[in-house]
Amino acid sequence: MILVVGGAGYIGSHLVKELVKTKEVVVLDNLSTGHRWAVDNRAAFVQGDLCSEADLAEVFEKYPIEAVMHFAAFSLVGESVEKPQKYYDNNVAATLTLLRLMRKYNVNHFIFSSTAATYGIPAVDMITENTATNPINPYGRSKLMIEHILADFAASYGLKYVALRYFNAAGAYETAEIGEDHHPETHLIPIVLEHLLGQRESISVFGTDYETTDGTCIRDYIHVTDLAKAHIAALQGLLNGHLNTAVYNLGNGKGYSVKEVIETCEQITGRPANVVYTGRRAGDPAQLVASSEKIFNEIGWKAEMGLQDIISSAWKWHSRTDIQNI
Ligand SMILES: NC(=O)c1ccc[n+]([C@@H]2O[C@H](COP(=O)([O-])OP(=O)(O)OC[C@H]3O[C@@H](n4cnc5c(N)ncnc54)[C@H](O)[C@@H]3O)[C@@H](O)[C@H]2O)c1
Ligand SMILES: O=c1ccn([C@@H]2O[C@H](COP(=O)(O)OP(=O)(O)O[C@H]3O[C@H](CO)[C@H](O)[C@H](O)[C@H]3O)[C@@H](O)[C@H]2O)c(=O)[nH]1
Repeated sequence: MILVVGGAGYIGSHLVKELVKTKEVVVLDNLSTGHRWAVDNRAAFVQGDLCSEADLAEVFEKYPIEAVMHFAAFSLVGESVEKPQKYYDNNVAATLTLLRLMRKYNVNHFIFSSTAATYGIPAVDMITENTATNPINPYGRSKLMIEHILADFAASYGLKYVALRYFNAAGAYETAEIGEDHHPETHLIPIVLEHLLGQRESISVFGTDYETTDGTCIRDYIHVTDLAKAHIAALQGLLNGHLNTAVYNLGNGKGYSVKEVIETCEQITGRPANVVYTGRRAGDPAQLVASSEKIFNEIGWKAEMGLQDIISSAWKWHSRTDIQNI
């Protein structure tokens, strides 16, 4: 049985939908940002908190857990600057509690949701796992701290783990049963689509003076189902002994500017956007594009979906008329 912590959240719920096809799954989530409806009903669900040893012990006592996939975190960069305590408590201290309980119950396989934010403002156009990590905010630092802790636990306790550094997760499940539903929403693609649905008056483009082709920031967008498949490949690698410890980037290897994303949304939906150009958002690197060659070479995963697929699937999800009531 696989324990998915944070499995009611955006990325975790998409992973669960794939994972239940081949594994028994239990989700632990406190529903602070996730949704009970997003958890596939083939998975067991425990409403509980990662910070609580008692909640974790209940799960480890009740279910024969062979691996843990850990998605639970706070992940708003701006908020992490204002409230670092909240971020270090939930992203670092609570993860240490989870790792302690895993040791107590002899669970030795771990998959961790890390982030491109561990790189900070990279000096290269194409980021590999060897690019220096230099996070520029508490959120990125909280994730890198856990990566260091995992390496120490692997060396001293034999923990087997994979840390997956996602670039910009986007898109929705192919049937539109689940999709991105953050409150507040801060991510570009859902914001643009909500605007095109008439739910926002305009879209702000944060900065037009970056040293990029059109002056707006470039990001590497990765479909959430591709992310889910990478987790499953990593899990198989850990469980069959092919992998011991690994850190992988997860991206498409292709960058799109904010303007290009908005144009693609306009093309796919056939609707014009009302765009307002504003100043830079603090802490945004000009360009973040991943090389994901390492994971392809080692376990054969690569992204299958591009920006069109991402936006089309997200549009199908956001255009559901009943979405406000679920
Ligand atoms: N969305 C992205 O673009 C992106 C990019 C890189 C990394 N990540 C990382 O991926 C992971 C998932 O991101 P997401 O966008 O799905 O976020 P999300 O907020 O939708 O999901 C997080 C889930 O964890 C749960 N949770 C949080 N704290 C908890 C606690 N103490 N106990 C129990 N449950 C708790 C929330 O209720 C939620 O269901 C996070 O670790 C995030 O840092 C996300
Ligand atoms: O209304 C908006 C929202 C975003 N942007 C721009 O669009 C780009 C993408 O922004 P997102 O907020 O969608 O994503 P980020 O690149 O800031 O961050 C995401 O990816 C990071 C890693 O790359 C971290 O993991 C982080 O948690 C995750 O939210 C950025 O240049 C941002 O300035 C706008 O112009 N207007």
